[in-house]
Formats: sequence, C-alpha cells, structure tokens
Amino acid sequence: QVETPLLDLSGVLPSLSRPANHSLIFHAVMFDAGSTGTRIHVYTFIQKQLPVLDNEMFHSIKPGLSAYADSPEMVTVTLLLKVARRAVPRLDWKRTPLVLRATAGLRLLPAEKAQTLLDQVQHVFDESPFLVPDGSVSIMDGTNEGILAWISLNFLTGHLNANAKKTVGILDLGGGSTQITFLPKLKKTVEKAPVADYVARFDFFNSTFELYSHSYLGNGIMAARLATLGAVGAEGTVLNADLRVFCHRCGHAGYKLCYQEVLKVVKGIIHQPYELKDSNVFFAFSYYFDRAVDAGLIDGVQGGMLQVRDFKKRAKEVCNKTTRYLPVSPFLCMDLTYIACLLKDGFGFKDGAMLQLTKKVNNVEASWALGAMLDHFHNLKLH
Ligand SMILES: O=c1ccn([C@@H]2O[C@H](COP(=O)(O)OP(=O)(O)O)[C@@H](O)[C@H]2O)c(=O)[nH]1
Repeated sequence: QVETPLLDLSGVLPSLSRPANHSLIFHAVMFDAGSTGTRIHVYTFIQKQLPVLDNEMFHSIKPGLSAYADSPEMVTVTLLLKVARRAVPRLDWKRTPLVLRATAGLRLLPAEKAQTLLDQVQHVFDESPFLVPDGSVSIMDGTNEGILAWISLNFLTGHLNANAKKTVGILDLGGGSTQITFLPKLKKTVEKAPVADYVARFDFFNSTFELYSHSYLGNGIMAARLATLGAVGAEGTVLNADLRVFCHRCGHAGYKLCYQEVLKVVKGIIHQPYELKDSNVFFAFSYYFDRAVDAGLIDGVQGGMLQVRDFKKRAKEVCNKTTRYLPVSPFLCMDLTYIACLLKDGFGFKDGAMLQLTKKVNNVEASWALGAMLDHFHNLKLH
C-alpha cells in the first residue's frame, strides 16, 4: 500500500455497518470527463473507528469525451472501467460506487449531444458490475467545480480540520474553463462580487463556509487559444493547422503583441475580486502546472513555488526567443502569455503573489474529484 499519511475523514464519510470479519477496506470511483481528457480516480478508504482515505489510483486518457460527440463508442469509459476492475477486488465490485462528473467539454456541447453522451455512459455504467447510485452521471455546475477543488486541496493540506484557522485558495486552469476559489477575509469581497455565481456556501464539519468562487467557461487554455484566434466555428471547432500558424506568428510578433492579443480574451470578462488574499498562497494546478513544467519553471514531479512574475518573465523569454529552453510546442509562447495575462490583468494578482504549483498532495491528485467524492458521500449542501 502507498505510504500516505491516513487522511482523517471523521464526520465526512458515513460509518459503514457491516458484518463482522468483512473487509475494513472500501473503495469509491470518480470519473472526470474533462474537455481534454477522461480520468479515473479509484479511492481506497479504511474503515477505522471512522473512515480514512488511504490512497488513490489515478489514470487518464486523451482526448476528452466531447471529441467523440459524433461517434457512439464509449471506448475510453470502457477502458477506464477495466482499470477499476483491476484496482478493486472482485468481491467488492458490487458495493463500490461509480460516479462521473463532466466539466467544460460537455458544458460547451449542444445540450442534445451532451445528453446523448451521458446516456451512453450511463448505459456502460449500468452494464458494469459496480454500484451505480442515482444521479451517478451528470454535468457538474462550474461554481461547484471550483468549490469541490477548494475542498479537495484544503482537505489534503490539512486546512479543513476543525481547529485549522487558515485555508488556501485554488486556481484551476482546464482546457475549456478556469476556476478561482478562495475564502475571503473581508466582507467587501462578497459585497462587491457580481450578484450571480460568484459567492457560494456549503456545510462542512458543522460549519458553513462562504467562498468567493467562479468558473469562466471559454477561458480554459484551449478555449482561449481558439478565442484569441477569433476563428471559433459554430461548435467551437477550428482547424488545428490554422491555430499552429497563428501561434507561430504570435511567437514571431514577440511578447508584447502576443499579450495584446490574449488580453482581448481576458479584459472585461474576468472579474477582479476586491481582495485576493486567502491566507497566504494559492494552489495552482492542471494546465498552470503543465505549462510551468513545459517552460522549465518547476520540476514535473515535485512542483514548486512561483511568483506571478515568473510566468511573465518566462513568457517574454520564450516569445522573444531569449531563452535556452527550446519550446516543447509552438503554443508555449501563447499559453504562457495567456497565463501571465489571466493572473495579472484578469484576476488582478500582484507580480509578487505566490503560487504553489501542484500536481499531487500526499500522492492524491490536485483536482475537484476528491471533493466531489466527499460530496457524493456526505451531501455538502453546496448552494
Ligand atoms: O485529476 C486530474 C484532472 C485534471 N488534470 C489536468 O488538468 C487539465 C484538465 O483540464 P480539463 O480537460 O479537465 O478541462 P476542463 O474540461 O475542466 O476545462 C489537464 O492539464 C489535466 O492533465 C490533472 O492533472 N489531474
């Protein structure tokens, strides 16, 4: 078994009553149907006096489900179910819940197409030997995506214990959408937030948290590339070749011109919170992490602490070709410039703001998936 410190889920998971001699271990499976990939998280819990999270098995497949909108195959889901069959002992299959939550990729599809995909997944789940609770397969609301990632990260870093005073903010950059979530210190942050979809509440450990949280659909890194190119077709499609040419040009034009282009996708769209403090740092993951690795700013396993200015500096170097790092893709100049622009001119972070670039905490993926699993067990009453 993986050497993770046992994570105390006191009060979060229901105590299971089961016959004597029955295994003290139980599992739960969360599928993340993202715009750029489908992923599986198999969580193993140990029923002590109360359940604790022992470990996570993670696997991902590209591209995302929405890429299959016109073909009926559920190849990825079926493949990932095989992973679940291997990870969970056969005897436990029928009491192990399967849940799938879809994010921006399916939110951006026409409703009918998205529903067809969800129905197909539901069918594959129903045919599987696992437990498929009601409401197992759905598109997740964007605000919930941010809150559940905040819960995951604060839970994994020990900031959700009853007596922990601090919390950490989260920044999640997906392919289709991007989320920011933090616990405001000042009342004004809540008062000055736009009326709808920026403040959310949920119950945890007998207290109610009020968070600043928003998901920007269309501001994920892939969606932003398309929007910057200004060539988004009726269904968000664009020729990859066009995009490559454009990004090369962005690189040729240099950082300044590139920044002006990506600014159009950010300005007037991203709301700047009144305060951006949370307690100390923001945890940044998904494409923030991947691009920081591509740019040679952090180690691909360890992650690391960066300042907002580090993204800007490296974007300049890559776009103006004054770095010894050979860009891994023609998109790196544009992607780094977009990240710098989103953080600074979008959310309003200062150059010196600290970001903890993270892929895993205690061997568990930095993602909304754990929070969504906890919500599935506990009903956190997100509202
Ligand atoms: O458990 C996870 C889930 C996602 N990701 C990363 O997060 C980004 C995924 O964005 P996604 O396709 O889910 O975008 P969305 O649909 O949420 O906009 C990619 O870099 C993934 O590699 C990850 O590292 N671990």
